[in-house]
Formats: sequence, structure tokens, C-alpha cells
Amino acid sequence: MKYNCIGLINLTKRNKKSGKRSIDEIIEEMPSTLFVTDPNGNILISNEFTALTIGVQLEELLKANVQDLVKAGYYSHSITMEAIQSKQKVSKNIDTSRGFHVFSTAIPILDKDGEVQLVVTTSNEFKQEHTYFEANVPVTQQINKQLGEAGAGKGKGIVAESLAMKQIIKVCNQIASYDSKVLLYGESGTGKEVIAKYIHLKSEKWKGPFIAINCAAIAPAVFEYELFGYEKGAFEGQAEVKAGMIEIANDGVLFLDEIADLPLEMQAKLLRVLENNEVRRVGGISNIPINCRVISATNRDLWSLVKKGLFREDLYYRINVIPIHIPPLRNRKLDLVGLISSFIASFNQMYGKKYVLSAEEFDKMLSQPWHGNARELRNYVERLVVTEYMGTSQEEEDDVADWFTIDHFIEKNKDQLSALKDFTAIAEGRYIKKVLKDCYGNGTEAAKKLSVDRSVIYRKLKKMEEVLDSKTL
Ligand SMILES: Nc1ncnc2c1ncn2[C@@H]1O[C@H](COP(=O)(O)OP(=O)(O)OP(=O)(O)O)[C@@H](O)[C@H]1O
Repeated sequence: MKYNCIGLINLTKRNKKSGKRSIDEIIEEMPSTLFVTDPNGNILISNEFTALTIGVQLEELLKANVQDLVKAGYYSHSITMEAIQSKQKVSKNIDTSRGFHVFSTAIPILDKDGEVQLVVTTSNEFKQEHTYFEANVPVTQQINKQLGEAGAGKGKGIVAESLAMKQIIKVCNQIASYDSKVLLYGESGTGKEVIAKYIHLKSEKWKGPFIAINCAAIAPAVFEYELFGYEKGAFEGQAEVKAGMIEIANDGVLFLDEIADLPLEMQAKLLRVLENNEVRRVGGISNIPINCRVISATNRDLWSLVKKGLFREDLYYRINVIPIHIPPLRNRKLDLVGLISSFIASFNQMYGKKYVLSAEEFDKMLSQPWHGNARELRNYVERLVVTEYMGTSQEEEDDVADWFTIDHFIEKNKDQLSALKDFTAIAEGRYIKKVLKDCYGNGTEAAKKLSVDRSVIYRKLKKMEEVLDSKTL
């Protein structure tokens, strides 16, 4: 009996090695909820989509028992357990804690003695209490129309054509009007900030500011000043009063990006602010009430950092009220298609070009893994539109890369760039970008390779952008 469960799980690993689409990948991309459980209701296999419909992490789901999910209120009842008890296929409507009515079917797989070995439970028909999308109109178009109405067009450009992304948008719509804290998980460049801005624009705080703080980019020494602000004389020679970012975010959204990089000492201070809903400027004597919605984001496994003592457990629970996982772009093919056409249209407009992708080029783009996700794709498309060129061989690709080399850049812009510090800023920035790309956008890994602190990376990239902007290159 055990062998069969393990056999099924092993099969998923074997196929991975062969380079073919593994069962893991197919399950991962399935636009439906799925549980495979053992005869006691312990979940052996599931997917991100399932996790998303109830608002837990897949990792947690894989440790759960279906009965616990019912007890915790995620589902109205368990048809998996019904199928285990009756040894018959069961189909029923189930309500999830996120307001979804799901039509589910549980099929028991019996051994030769008629005992249950596994139960496969799937659902692929979703009805939400409030229908949000109209049929026959692209979802992306509907989202952007709504965003245009809510926030004067600020959020235009979100692509959400895959089922996973539509599901995320639905969840965002459900939670937008509450002030519950949201934690966005996802690889670098998957669109966490895009989603945070979407929640902001759909919420009642849309008229308030959206203040984004990159916790990895601020040097630890100035963190407190930046977040909490300071009063006159807070430190030597300091004569000005400054409001911190938390205070500035009042009546709006505070977006804590890369929250895993918050130093432990700052985590304790942030926790106090979130618990008491008030902040005290450095050197101040009174507390200032705060009323902002907190959305955090990370591309790291926060729970494993908690277990290693690198992230405070109390803060983890405080910020992780509504977890939303954004899957990587390689698992959202429909979004990939939507993003390619949306990026081409916007760069054509920006650069006054008329670039058109050939079918061959399009195919090539669809088959790439895009480890840097939408950000990598965006940069790639920008390069294509600007150079109107797409290599098919490695040699040609190297030529395209060469277009961006520092020599080429200097040659083109030598009249505008004269100060050594500007060259240095651009050379450093370009090198950091290259290393970041090699590390698939993982800042921690890139910082390790470059032997610098993560905050240095972001500071230098910002410096390069400033030089580029000032020279309008
Ligand atoms: N669904 C989407 N529709 C349109 N553009 C998107 C979408 N997702 C991402 N992008 C674009 O991709 C780029 C990266 O997105 P974003 O900054 O939100 O990613 P992120 O996950 O917050 O990255 P990081 O982890 O590095 O902070 C941005 O230019 C953004 O506009």
C-alpha cells in the first residue's frame, strides 16, 4: 500500500530528470484544485492553485490532513473523508473560507483487497459569490478598466490571463476593502509590487499614498531614521524634523518589500509599531497614531528563516494574515503571452517604433524559462524593440548583448559623460545588473558573489539610474 503512494511521488521525480514535463510540473500548472491523500486524509500531493483558493502556503498544505482543514474552517466539509469511508466516488459543492463555491469530486483508488490506497480529489468549476469578470472580454482589459476608474489610470498595464493570476486578482478584490495585512510570496520579478499596487488601488485607501520600502536596500544604520523619522537633535548636528516612511504612509499603503532582509533588531521595532498602531520618531517623546495598510513581500521562504532564528516568529504571524503566492512566469504561459504583447506595445509607443514579432521569435520566447520572470522578460522585450533585432544563434545573441556593453555605451555617449564618477557609477551598475541576471535576480546570492552587502547593490543600481536620468541617455 505504502509502495504505491511512494511510487506515484517517485514518478514525479523521475520524469523531472528526463527533462520532459514531469507530473510535478503538470500538477503545478493545473488550473484546478487537487489533493491526493493517503487513506487517513494526509495530503501527499497538491498544487499552488489549491493553496491559493484557501489562502495558505503550499508547503503548509502538504503537511496538513484534510480533516484539519475543515476544522480550521478552510472548507465547509471534506468529501475526501466521505470517499474514504464510503469507498465510492463522491461529488459535491464545497464552500471555501475565501468565499468560493467549488464543485469537487473525490475518487478513491482501491487495492486488490478493496481497501483505499489513495484518494484523488479535484475541483475545476469555480463560482464566486460576486461575479467579477465578464465573459468574452479579456480579463486584463477588465482589470485595467477598473483600475483606471479607481485610481486615475495609475495601475494600467497589469496582465492577468492565466488562471492562477485571475485567481490572485479575485482574492485581491475580496480582501481589498479590509485592512488585513497581506504577505506576497514569489520569485524576484513575478509582480509582487504590481499586485501590492493593485490592492492599494482597489482599496478604500486608494487616495492615500503608496509608500514602498525596499528593506534590502536601506543600510541598517539609517533604517530607524528612514522608517520612524526623527525629531530635532535626535543625533549630533541634526536640526531638522523628518517624518518617517511609516508616518508618510498614513491613510495609504506601506509596502515592505524584501521583508526577509529586515535586520532582527528592526524586526522587533517594527513589530511594536504594528502591534500598537503608533510610531515614535527617533528622539521624540510622543507617539503618532498610524493608519496604513501593511503589505509585505518576499522572495524567500520566510518560515524557514523563522525556524533558523533569522526572522521573528511573532512578526511572521503579524504580517502573514493573508498570504498570496505569485507563481513564476514559467508556470503562467497565458500571462507570458499577454506580457509579451503588452510590453511590445508599450515599448513601441515609448520609442516610436513599429516592432513586430515573427512566429519563430514568439515561439522562442515561449520556450524560455524566464528565471528573472516578468522583469527579465520586460528588459528583453525592451532590448528587442530598441535594437529591432533578435538573434537566433549564440553568436547573434552575443551581438545583441554587445549592444549593451560598456564600450558601446561609452562610445555612444562620450560627449555627455565626462566625469569619472559617472562612468564609475554606470560601470558598477552594469556589472551588478549582469551578476544579478546570472543569479536570476536573487539579490542575496548576487551580493555574496560581489562580496558586498545587499544594500550596496541597490544603492549602486539607484546611483546608476540617477546618472542615466540626469544625462537623459
Ligand atoms: N502581471 C503583470 N502585468 C504587467 N506587468 C508586470 C506584471 N508582473 C510583473 N510586471 C512587470 O515586471 C516588472 C517586475 O515586477 P515587480 O517589480 O512587481 O516584481 P517583484 O516581484 O516585486 O520583484 P522583486 O522581488 O524583485 O521586488 C515590472 O516592470 C512590472 O511592471
